[in-house]
Amino acid sequence: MDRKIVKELIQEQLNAVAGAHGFQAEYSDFLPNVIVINHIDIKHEKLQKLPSEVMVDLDCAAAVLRGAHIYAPGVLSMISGTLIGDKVSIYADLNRKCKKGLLKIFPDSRKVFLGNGVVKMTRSMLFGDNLAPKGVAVGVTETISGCPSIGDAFLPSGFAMLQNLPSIMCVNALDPQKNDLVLDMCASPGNKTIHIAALMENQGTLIAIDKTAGKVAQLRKTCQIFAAKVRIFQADSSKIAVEDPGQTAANVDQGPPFLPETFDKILLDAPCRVLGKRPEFHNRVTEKVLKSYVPLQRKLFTSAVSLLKPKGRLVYSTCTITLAENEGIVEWALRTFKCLRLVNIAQHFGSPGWPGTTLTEVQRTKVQRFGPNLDPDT
Ligand SMILES: C[S@@+](CC[C@H](N)C(=O)[O-])C[C@H]1O[C@@H](n2cnc3c(N)ncnc32)[C@H](O)[C@@H]1O
Repeated sequence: MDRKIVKELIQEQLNAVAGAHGFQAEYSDFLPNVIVINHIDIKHEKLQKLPSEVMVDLDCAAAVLRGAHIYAPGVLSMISGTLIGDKVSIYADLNRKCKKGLLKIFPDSRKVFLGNGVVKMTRSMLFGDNLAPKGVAVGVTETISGCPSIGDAFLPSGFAMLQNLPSIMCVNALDPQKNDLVLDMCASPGNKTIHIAALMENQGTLIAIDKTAGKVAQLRKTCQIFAAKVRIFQADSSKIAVEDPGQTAANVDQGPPFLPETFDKILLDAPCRVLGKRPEFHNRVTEKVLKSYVPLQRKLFTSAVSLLKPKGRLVYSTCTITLAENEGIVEWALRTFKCLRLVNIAQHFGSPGWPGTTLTEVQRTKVQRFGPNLDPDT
């Protein structure tokens, strides 16, 4: 499908969900295959707070900030007499103190204003006895995050994919070429795999691996939808390199184990705790769980280094914000594998790496960090 048609279809969808604001689909000046949907820079104080309110629970609140409407189970309170079509302000119950079914303004100074919306269900539909209400209770029209409501069905299937800028940058940094032999070590659901296949113009050899059967099935589905030429295997990528020097390996096309120095390009989009990718009001992650990712990331990295050809390119990425899983891994890798060299990527949209490891200031400018952009000391 032509890029212009894809853009027009996206714009139609945006017009349908835009609410009070017009969102625009635009071509990117810097990224040739990308159509950009900019969020609207709504300053918190500029959104008008309305006299009527609904309180929502924290999961619902996080979804609202990602562009969702408010579904009935997430509503905690609605002022008595509110009618369908009334405009209301939406607040998150940060302290978890709002009683379900409250019928007046919730007097809590820590409730968080999320935006405004239009009521679609009344109190009696939401809080009546023995009800298990479903469906949209409040249609969200504007939020402090400025995100439109876009879901899986938003894009023409098989022709475009929702991706955030950091994900796009990972694959651009990998720079896969038509005739490369490329490995995507932690590939499911396959968003970056598809992007790699597109840049390779479905030529060369692209191997994509994930650890569990369910994830591999998801990966296969994505690749089928996009008709991407990818060899998919279920394996633990920390164990896919041939270790015994006497051991042989089958042809790469047959899957792991692979001989050392096999691949031109390797993407290690590592499993991580996913902190900072989405708005969250609460997180119950323990320190123990948080620390458990680094050993796995190191094992995967070790495998990647072994499989990379001399002068090959390895991109390491996560979708989390901790120092240990990002700059910490890069620092460890440079210390451990003397064959590695940190290189500059032509396109820089991220901010430099945080201080706090032994990475030098120059090295920190070679890695890219995407939001929160401030270094932790400021
Ligand atoms: C961050 S996600 C990958 C997202 C994917 N690259 C994309 O862009 O769609 C990490 C993936 O690593 C997989 N994974 C975790 N441990 C693994 C291992 N030891 N070997 C291979 N895959 C693993 C998980 O199942 C998960 O699908």
